[in-house]
Amino acid sequence: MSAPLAIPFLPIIDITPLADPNPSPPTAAARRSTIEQLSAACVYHGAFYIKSAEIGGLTRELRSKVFESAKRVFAVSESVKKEYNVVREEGKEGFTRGYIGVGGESGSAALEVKEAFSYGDPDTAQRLNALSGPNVWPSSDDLPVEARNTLEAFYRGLVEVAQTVTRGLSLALGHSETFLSDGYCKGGEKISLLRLFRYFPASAAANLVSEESIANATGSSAHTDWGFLTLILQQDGITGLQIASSDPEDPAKTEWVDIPPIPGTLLVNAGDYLSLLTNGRVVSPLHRVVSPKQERLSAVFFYYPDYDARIPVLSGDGEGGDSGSIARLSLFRDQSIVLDESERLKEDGEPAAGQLQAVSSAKPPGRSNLDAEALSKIAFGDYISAKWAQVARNGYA
Ligand SMILES: O=C(O)CCC(=O)C(=O)O
Ligand SMILES: [Fe+2]
Repeated sequence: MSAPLAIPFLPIIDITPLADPNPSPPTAAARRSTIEQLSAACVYHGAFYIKSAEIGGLTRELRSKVFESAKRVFAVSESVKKEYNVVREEGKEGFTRGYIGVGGESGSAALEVKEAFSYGDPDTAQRLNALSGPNVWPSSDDLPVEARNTLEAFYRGLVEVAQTVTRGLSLALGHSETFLSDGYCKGGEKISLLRLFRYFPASAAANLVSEESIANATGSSAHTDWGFLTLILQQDGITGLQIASSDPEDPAKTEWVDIPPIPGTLLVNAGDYLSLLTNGRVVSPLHRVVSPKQERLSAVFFYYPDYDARIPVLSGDGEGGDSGSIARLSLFRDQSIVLDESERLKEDGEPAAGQLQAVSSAKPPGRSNLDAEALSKIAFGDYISAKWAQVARNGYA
C-alpha cells in the first residue's frame, strides 16, 4: 500500500468544466474557477495535476489498461526490441518511433537507466515531415492487438485532453478560447509523441550497465520539455519524478520536490514553446526522474505545436524575458555536447561540432546573445527533429 498522501505540492485542477461537448454543462462560475486555477498554476509552477474524468474516453478502465499494455510492450524479446529499435537513418534522426534501449538516449552526460518505446498519431499512414509518419509496432505475434489498441486509444484521448487544457489556457491568458489552437497548435496532434518509459531501480543497474557508468546513472536528466504541454500518467504508488522549486524570496535556492502519482489524475507540465509564447509568464518547469526504488513505468505525452509554428522570441521585457531564463530552457541547450565539452565551449566561445544546425546562424545556446532574428525564422518541427537527433546515444542495447 502506498503511504498516505500529504497535501500535494502542485494543485489538482478539475478541467471537466472545459469539456466540449460537455455532458453536464457547467456554470459560468465553475468555468471561471477552473481558468483561474490554471492561470495561477502556470505562473507559479508551470505544472499541475488535472482531473479530466472521461474526456477523450480516458475511462478508469482504459487508464488501468495502459500500464498492462506498456508491460506487454517491454516484455517482448531482446531480438524484437532490436528489430523494432528506433530507426536512426542518416539525416532522419529526428523521427523517433519504436524501442530505445538502456543508454540509447540522454539529455546530459549522465547515463539514463531506462528503456522507452515511442509512438505517435495512430492515423498517420505516410511520412509527412521529419516528425510524423507511420508508427513502428511489433507484430501481433509479439504484442497482442489489444495492447496496441489500448495504447492507440490512449493517444487519441490524450490529444483531446491536451486540446481541452489548451482551450482553458487560452482563456487564462486573456484570449478567446481558440486563440492558442488556431494560432499555434492546430496540426500539432500529428507530430506529437507518446513515450512509454520503464525506469530501472539503481539495484538493477549493475546488471545493465558497466561499473564506471553506475556512478553517473540517473532516470532522466534535469531538463525542461521542449514542446507545448506534456501530459504524464505515472504508475500508482511509485515516485521518481521531481520538479525544481525555487524559493520566491531567494531564487538561487532551489530544491527538488517529489511529484508523486495521484490516482485518477494526469500531471501536466508546460513546455518551453508555451513559455516562450507567453513571454515567460507560463513557467516551463525544470524536472528530472531519479532512479526509482523499484521499477517504474510512465506514459509521457508530448503535445507539440504545429510543425510549421515559428519559435517565438522573447521580447526582452516580459516577465521571464531576460536572457537568463532563455538560457535555462532545454530547447536552447545543445545536448549533443557532453559536459566537459560544454565547459570548454563556455571558455573559448567557439560553437562545438555538434552544434544544432538549425541555430548555426544563431549564437551558441545557453548564451545571453542568442540571435533572436535567426531563431524566429525556424519552424518548430525542423528545430525539434534536430533536437531528437542530439539526445540520441549509441546506447548499450
Ligand atoms: O517519466 C516521467 O515521469 C517523466 C519523463 C520526462 O520528464 C521526459 O521524458 O521528458
Ligand atoms: Fe520531461
